[in-house]
Amino acid sequence: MTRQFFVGGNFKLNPTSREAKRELVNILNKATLNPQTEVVIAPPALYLIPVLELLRKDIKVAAQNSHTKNSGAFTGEISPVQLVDAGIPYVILGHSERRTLFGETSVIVAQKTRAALDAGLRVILCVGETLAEREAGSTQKVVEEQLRAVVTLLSPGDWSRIVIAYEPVWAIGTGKVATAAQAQEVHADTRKYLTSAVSPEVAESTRIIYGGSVTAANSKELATQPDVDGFLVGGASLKPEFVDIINATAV
Ligand SMILES: O=C[C@H](O)COP(=O)(O)O
Repeated sequence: MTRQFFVGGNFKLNPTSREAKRELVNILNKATLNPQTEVVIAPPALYLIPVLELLRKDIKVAAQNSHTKNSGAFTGEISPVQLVDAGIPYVILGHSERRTLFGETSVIVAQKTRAALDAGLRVILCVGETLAEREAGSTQKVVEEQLRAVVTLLSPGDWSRIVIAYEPVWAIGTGKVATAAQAQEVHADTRKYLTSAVSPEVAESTRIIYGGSVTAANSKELATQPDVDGFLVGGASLKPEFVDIINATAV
């Protein structure tokens, strides 16, 4: 089975003006992109709808977070059904910044994932270890614990709407990218985990993408790894080089 290459751009809390947002969209609108690659960008919530309206239709839009509930007294939250109603097909959940800065546990991430799928969204589910956890030899244990919470709330059929993003925390925004071998090892082990925890079919078909200091310069080598099915790009998604990352698999 061939898994479609997937490149996500996570703008995080950037940019800070409507004009700058329009420029980022224009770069993508003008670019020649590999049509074999699925491309999704995740602007801040306030820009989701304008980006959806301005952006070429072969690029999809993702929210960076959504709540466990669809409506009610939850000040400041965005609900999965609201995203679907606005025409947003994807949401990023479990990003390490949400886990560490906003106290989201694996259980909360799993509940958000369940709610997002129930509303009809697709989920980019982020997992990854800290430097201390890697140095302690616990990388796979940590990644599996983060995934296990989700596995228990999903049925096999749900996995066609999940993309797993392996993002080692030590590589996010640090310029310290995982080597191609390091990424491949975790991706392969994660696929092995999915084989036993869910099914061989789900393990084979689920895309596992890498995130953490991906640039145009390092993306080509990472993309050659058999279990690296794409990227979730932070900083470089705000620069013209994002186009080269999208085209990393082009020959
Ligand atoms: O979601 C994206 C990741 O946090 C990677 O961010 P970065 O490319 O700036 O390291």
